[in-house]
Amino acid sequence: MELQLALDLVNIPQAIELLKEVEPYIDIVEIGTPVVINEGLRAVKEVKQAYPNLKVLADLKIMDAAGYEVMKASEAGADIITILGVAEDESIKGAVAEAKKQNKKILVDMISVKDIEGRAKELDAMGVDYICVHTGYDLQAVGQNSFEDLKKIKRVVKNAKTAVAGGIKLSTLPEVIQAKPDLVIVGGGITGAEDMKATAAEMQKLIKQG
Ligand SMILES: O=C([C@H](O)CO)[C@H](O)[C@H](O)COP(=O)(O)O
Repeated sequence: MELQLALDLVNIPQAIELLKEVEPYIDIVEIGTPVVINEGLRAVKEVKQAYPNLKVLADLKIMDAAGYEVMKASEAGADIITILGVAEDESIKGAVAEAKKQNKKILVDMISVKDIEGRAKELDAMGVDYICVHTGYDLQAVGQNSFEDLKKIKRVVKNAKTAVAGGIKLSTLPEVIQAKPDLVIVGGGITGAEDMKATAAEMQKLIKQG
């Protein structure tokens, strides 16, 4: 099980500074969609240059022109690139093909997918690397989470790694770990903590214990 830190509400210098504190405790750093919107793929490039040994995920949430966008994120130094599960199969296949060419990985974000199990089976058969259940900020605000959806994909996904994201905190991490995802994604649960370093360290400890 791995820990991914999502950076959503920072600029590039803030991201690089913040990582000085928590880099030892995480496996992957996510350059979040808001950061990509504000700073472009330059954010991926500069974070990768600053932390060459850390895996970098570019949260592009691709919906179309998938092969091209995967190529550009790969050129910027991303190791993992996200596409939406609601995208057309052609887009998913295009993303997977380009990622294989570039020796990168594709994570599918299941945000807004209605038939979680059915779509997860289809995506698994298309050769994606990760399938991630995700409650975005707007549904977190009305009290939702993805813990039940995680159990659903764990039942049907045979090849891809499973991941979970959306409002996970230190207090809810044990429940997430029980479902045994391959990847746990945490943003505000670390960046909003009073002591980021101690929180990331504790999360890493719990995750390593499994
Ligand atoms: O993907 C995300 C969201 O849609 C904003 O871009 C977040 O990175 C993801 O939800 C993880 O962040 P937290 O919910 O703060 O843990």
